[in-house]
Amino acid sequence: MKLQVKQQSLNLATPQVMGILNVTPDSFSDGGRHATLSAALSHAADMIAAGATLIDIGGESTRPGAAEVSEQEEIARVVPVVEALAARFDVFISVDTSKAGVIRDSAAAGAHLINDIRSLALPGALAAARASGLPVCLMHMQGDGPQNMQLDPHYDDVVAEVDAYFVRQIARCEAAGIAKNRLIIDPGFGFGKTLQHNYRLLARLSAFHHFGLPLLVGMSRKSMIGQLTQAPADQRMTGSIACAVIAAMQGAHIIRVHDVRETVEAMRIVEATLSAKEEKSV
Ligand SMILES: Nc1nc2[nH]c(SCC(=O)O)nc2c(=O)[nH]1
Repeated sequence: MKLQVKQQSLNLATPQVMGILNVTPDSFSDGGRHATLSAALSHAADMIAAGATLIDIGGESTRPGAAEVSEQEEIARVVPVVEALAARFDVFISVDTSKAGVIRDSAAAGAHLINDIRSLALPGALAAARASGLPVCLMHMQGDGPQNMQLDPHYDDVVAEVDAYFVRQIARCEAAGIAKNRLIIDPGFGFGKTLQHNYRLLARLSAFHHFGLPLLVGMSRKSMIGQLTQAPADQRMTGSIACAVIAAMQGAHIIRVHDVRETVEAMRIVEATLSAKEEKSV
């Protein structure tokens, strides 16, 4: 399975590590835009050197209850970083956004992937994604955003309901002229799920392979780890690596993480194990 966009190609036969690059003001020192841009580039360079083959740039915090960001502000945060990364690195540039204008301007600036936690639900996003020609990651979320998704998540069968969501969203994209082979799917760990829902999805992740689409997962440093280890967000690397290994052993193609070097090393172990599993008996 491959992802081919502009001059970039991603071989998904082995699990790829996507480095998280938050460009929200609270992510870096309050030294303003220049400090943020140079800090962002430095962090991206470190993640690429550590083996990340995708960088996911996010200009809007999606923590539960996070404040809204205007489209213009999000563009001002994200687009300069897309341009700078595209000019400097051979890396898949993903933009974590839901807004049509950010999709449009990021694509024009050199982005390779639209990563939308709202699955192109906002006004104009579907048309902007189609016009961009870029691959799109569709992510499941119960509720219509961080402000209410964790109020009282409830499912009769979380795997079946997430699967049905993908069926609907894939059909919606195809009807809008976005071919199925441009789509990536993601169960949205932590987005309108209880601890039990998150681990049910992780335990049965391979159920989503029937779509024949790349599977992206993001569990890094999330509360599904903290609730088990009682560790604060910046001390959840071990749990994050465990989640990445469990997902990759079930065939997840793209792992979205903060701790790139450690996750890349863990993926080497997964690759060796999965290929040994396929080889004729030795
Ligand atoms: N595709 C995708 N995009 C994401 N953006 C965030 S932001 C919240 C955080 O990193 O804690 N999570 C995800 C995820 O799980 N999947």
